[in-house]
Amino acid sequence: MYKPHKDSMPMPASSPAASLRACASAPESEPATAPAIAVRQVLKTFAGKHEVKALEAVDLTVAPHEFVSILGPSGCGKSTLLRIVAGLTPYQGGEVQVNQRPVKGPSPEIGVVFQSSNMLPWLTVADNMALGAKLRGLDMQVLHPKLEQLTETLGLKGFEKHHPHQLSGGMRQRAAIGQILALDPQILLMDEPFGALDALTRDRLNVELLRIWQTLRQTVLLVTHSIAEAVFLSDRVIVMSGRPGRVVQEIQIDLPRPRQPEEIKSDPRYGEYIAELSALMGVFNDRH
Ligand SMILES: Nc1ncnc2c1ncn2[C@@H]1O[C@H](COP(=O)(O)OP(=O)(O)OP(=O)(O)O)[C@@H](O)[C@H]1O
Repeated sequence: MYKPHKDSMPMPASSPAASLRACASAPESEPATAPAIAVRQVLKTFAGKHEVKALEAVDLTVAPHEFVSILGPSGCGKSTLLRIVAGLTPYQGGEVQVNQRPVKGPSPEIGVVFQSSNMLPWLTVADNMALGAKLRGLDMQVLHPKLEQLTETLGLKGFEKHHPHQLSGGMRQRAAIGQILALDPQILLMDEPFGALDALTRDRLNVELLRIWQTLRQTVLLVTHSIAEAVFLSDRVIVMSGRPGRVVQEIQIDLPRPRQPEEIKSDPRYGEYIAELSALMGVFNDRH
């Protein structure tokens, strides 16, 4: 059975919802362990001449080691929500906790990857990847082997001495992810990390991201526009309404792990999840 979020819109008539496992909203779906991320009734309005109500009573929890994606129409507040969880944007109402502590600003527990990499053009790939960790005063004896391992894992071996402009877009994003992983964050927040890349590169990087996550198992909250990406990567997909953004649906993705693209794409449930989410996104895009 499929349970909509408490504020959800009605399901489209064609929905194959019955085939999907339920994922109820809080408090029913409260994970047994304390959540790594808890967003409760968060409100966000951007003040100014043209005030924008971006988020309205957003509720969301992410369990430790869970991979959760957020889908929603353009402008519904996905990035704003991610920045609030990262402690980069203040909010007016509600509460945000990470590891059961209120978020009061950026924290070393949280790594954030944005759509365009933050690499400094005058530094090499190796120096860029080490930069954040060095600024944080991490011991080079520990950092060095970790960076070597990350360079290998991210397929950047042989490019350590290159500068960002000498890399492809996909390699730059991988290096940017390496920059964040070098800091060992427990929680990874990603805002369309592969959004600027072509579809093939994006698919390949998704497989790599999953491989890395299957080893490191951070808690991940990913903002994406790609339904296929969300289904392939996630344990759970959250759908937001148009602005002001609210969580309107949560779908548990019951596909086996580890996931390989060929196996997953031939699983009938994969197609059902895609159809379900496409129908939902159609509803909210139409009403946006
Ligand atoms: N700094 C800001 N000042 C004023 N308004 C803002 C600011 N940042 C975002 N907004 C507005 O808040 C709303 C939500 O923006 P946000 O970028 O979070 O949406 P989004 O869902 O991530 O969009 P997209 O999918 O297009 O990236 C938008 O209407 C946007 O114009």
